[in-house]
Amino acid sequence: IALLNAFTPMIFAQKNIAQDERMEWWRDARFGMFIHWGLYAIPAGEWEGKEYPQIGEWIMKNARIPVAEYEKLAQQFNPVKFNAHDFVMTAKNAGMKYITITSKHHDGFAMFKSEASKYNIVDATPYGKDVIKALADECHKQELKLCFYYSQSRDWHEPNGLDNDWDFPKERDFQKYLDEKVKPQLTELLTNYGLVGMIWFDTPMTISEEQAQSLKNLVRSLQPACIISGRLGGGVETDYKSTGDNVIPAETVSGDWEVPATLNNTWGFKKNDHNWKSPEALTRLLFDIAAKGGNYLLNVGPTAEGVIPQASVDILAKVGKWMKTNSECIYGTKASPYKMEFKWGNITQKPGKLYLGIFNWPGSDFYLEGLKNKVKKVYLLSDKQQKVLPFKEYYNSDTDHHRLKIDLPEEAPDKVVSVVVI
Ligand SMILES: C[C@@H]1O[C@@H](Oc2ccc([N+](=O)[O-])cc2)[C@@H](O)[C@H](O)[C@@H]1O
Repeated sequence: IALLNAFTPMIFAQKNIAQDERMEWWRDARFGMFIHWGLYAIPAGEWEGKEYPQIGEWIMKNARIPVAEYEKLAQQFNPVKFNAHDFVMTAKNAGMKYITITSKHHDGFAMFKSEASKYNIVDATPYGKDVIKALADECHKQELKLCFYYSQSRDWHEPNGLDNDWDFPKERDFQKYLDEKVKPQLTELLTNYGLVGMIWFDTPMTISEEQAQSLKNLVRSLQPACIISGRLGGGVETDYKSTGDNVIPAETVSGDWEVPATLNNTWGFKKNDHNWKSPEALTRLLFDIAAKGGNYLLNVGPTAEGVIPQASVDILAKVGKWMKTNSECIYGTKASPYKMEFKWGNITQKPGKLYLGIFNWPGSDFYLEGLKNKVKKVYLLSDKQQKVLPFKEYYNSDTDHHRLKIDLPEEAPDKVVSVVVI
């Protein structure tokens, strides 16, 4: 026992060291691109002339399309306009540092070359090329981390996969599906495309702890530095937590977590969904999520031709314009020391610096309560000359209360998020 206790801290410490190393790029990144792309981009929300209001990538289930019918989409899938450079530049220009693409979603179709299942983009489509390979090469060239979304439980194409109850009887040999499709495909993804930043498992459903642990062990054994995201299931601990879709926590959440979010109301492309969020709202969400300690994984849904909808590109470019000036208050920052947001905005921090992200510019005297640290300088992040903003510190010894007063310029330096650095 004494011996064990002697070692436990080191083992735990060992795990931690490895964990911090594994998470370093991800914690610094704060902002990533999610890509939901697959056969579902062809029906684009409609089937046999009927429009389905739900998220586009679920059309096979929502329209209860038999496998025999849905498979035919592969014979039509020919994204000739696909250009990995455009995808990566759209992410990079937005200030995103990692890309997470659907290597296989719930419909079971693999967007990469797979020996484990002929139901893949190389063997089953007229296009015949491995888009994941093209993206991997471009990401490595552009130093963006490439990550793979993989639906480990739901697979509507496989009789032993879960959740297709319109083609297949209830009885499933789920372990057989894991052994014959999931594990071989994860091995292909973690062997054939160079360094993989992260595996984004999704919708665990009824996977057991043992089965989930076996998938975690497989990823760890093939690429120890590869991060495993929140929805593995089986109660098995992963490297960070995923909030529900588009769910923004009300206040700071400790630990590593990420918000997966849509630009409109679907992940997979839908031709009639033009309900786009504004770049202003998205920029404020990016800052607010960072101020609460989280990452933001913002989605695009390319068309069947292989193009990211222009509206998405334009919105992300505007977020990128703000990031070009202000990314210092996002990358590598920690959550606000105040644990709650303010009516005017929120705060991110780095050692010795606070970044006040002001959404509602007060345009005159601005007060920050409770900051005990002695203030050395206050300036606007957008001001490259870092001209000092007048400030005054007050201390009430009776209440041991600190108050900082900053004389802000009348005009907001930025109409989206103006950042004041203390
Ligand atoms: C990113 C999305 O993830 C899942 O949908 C979910 C899964 C879990 C929750 N959840 O835990 O709240 C919400 C939506 C998928 O079903 C969906 O198609 C998309 O890929």
